[in-house]
Amino acid sequence: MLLNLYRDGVDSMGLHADNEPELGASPVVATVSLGAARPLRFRPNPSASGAGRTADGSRYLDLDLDHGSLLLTSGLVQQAWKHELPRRKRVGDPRISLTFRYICQ
Ligand SMILES: O=C(O)CCC(=O)C(=O)O
Ligand SMILES: [Fe+2]
Repeated sequence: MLLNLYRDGVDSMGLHADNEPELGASPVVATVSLGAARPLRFRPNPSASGAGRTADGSRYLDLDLDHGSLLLTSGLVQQAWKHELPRRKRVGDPRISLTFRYICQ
């Protein structure tokens, strides 16, 4: 389990995929959000040959992660998409995310 603390809306996380080898070919990641609501932004992974695509052709998809929410990603999500937590300068409250990753070994 990894814990991330965002002290306020200035703290952010850059674009990445949770695709470390120990997570296997289809990583399973569960994210519990506590505190300030922040969007998690998914962008299609250009190296995944169009596998990730938004329904309306926009360049990204925001999922609002509210206090107490659970987000589960599995299957091809980490191959087809990258994700980031953008800055939200107007957010003054902290947020904590707990991410649980299934380790295949
Ligand atoms: O804070 C979040 O919801 C995202 C965290 C994340 O992407 C990660 O820890 O890999
Ligand atoms: Fe991540």
